[in-house]
Amino acid sequence: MSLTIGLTGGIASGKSTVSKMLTEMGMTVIDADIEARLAVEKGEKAYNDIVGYFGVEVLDEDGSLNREKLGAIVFHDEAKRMALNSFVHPAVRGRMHAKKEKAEQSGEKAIILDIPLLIESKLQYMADKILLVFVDEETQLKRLMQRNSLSEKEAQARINSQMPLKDKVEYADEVIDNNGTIEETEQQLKQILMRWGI
Ligand SMILES: CC(C)(COP(=O)(O)OP(=O)(O)OC[C@H]1O[C@@H](n2cnc3c(N)ncnc32)[C@H](O)[C@@H]1O)[C@@H](O)C(=O)NCCC(=O)NCCS
Ligand SMILES: Nc1ncnc2c1ncn2[C@@H]1O[C@H](COP(=O)(O)OP(=O)(O)OP(=O)(O)O)[C@@H](O)[C@H]1O
Repeated sequence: MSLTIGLTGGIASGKSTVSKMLTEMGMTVIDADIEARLAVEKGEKAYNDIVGYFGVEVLDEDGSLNREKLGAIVFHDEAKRMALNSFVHPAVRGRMHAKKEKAEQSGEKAIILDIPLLIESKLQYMADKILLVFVDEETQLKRLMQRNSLSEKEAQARINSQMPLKDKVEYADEVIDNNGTIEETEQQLKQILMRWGI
């Protein structure tokens, strides 16, 4: 039987950094952000729902979704973010379930579900173990501003749209402190996997 690990954290807390390590160890990672991008491709149901609700203003000239414009709206407006979530999340869950089943059938020892909003969306039932990638607020803000070239105000709005990381700790089976170096993070990851017998 496969062990399903729900990898979560907050925006720019280091989930992709950890999931890259897990991929390099040969594990299957199913990434909610990637599935969410596929779910809003032109012609998909979620795409049509988004255009119906937000209008053509959130599209580029070729008809594809302009993520920057949509982000600028939804990270400043909770009602609109909830509407977007209601269009996209069912499709993401469906896609992730299908991929997870396929990985289980092929006898994978561990399957990683990388889901930023795992706890906000109450998706704990999808995983056997929850692994939280934690950073303090100052580091999170600094890394997010740097990675996405965002102003402090924009970066803070994105952080505020999620449950504070410190409140997610109680839901986790294990926590990686990613305030330090990448090497320190990798060491913590290896120890956790060892404790889980992987
Ligand atoms: C708003 C959008 C267009 C912004 O796109 P952009 O390319 O700038 O960001 P990207 O998709 O790479 O997401 C980066 C991070 O933002 C955070 N984030 C994304 N969507 C949300 C949301 N609805 N609520 C809170 N945080 C979010 C996550 O931590 C995510 O890892 C896009 O994030 C989106 O369509 N979001 C809705 C779907 C969603 O919830 N995705 C998250 C995982 S299912
Ligand atoms: N231990 C670390 N030391 C220095 N920089 C780091 C460390 N961990 C991650 N980073 C950097 O911080 C940024 C955020 O990390 P990463 O992209 O892994 O986060 P994430 O949780 O996957 O973010 P998101 O869900 O928003 O895509 C990246 O630019 C990454 O290179």
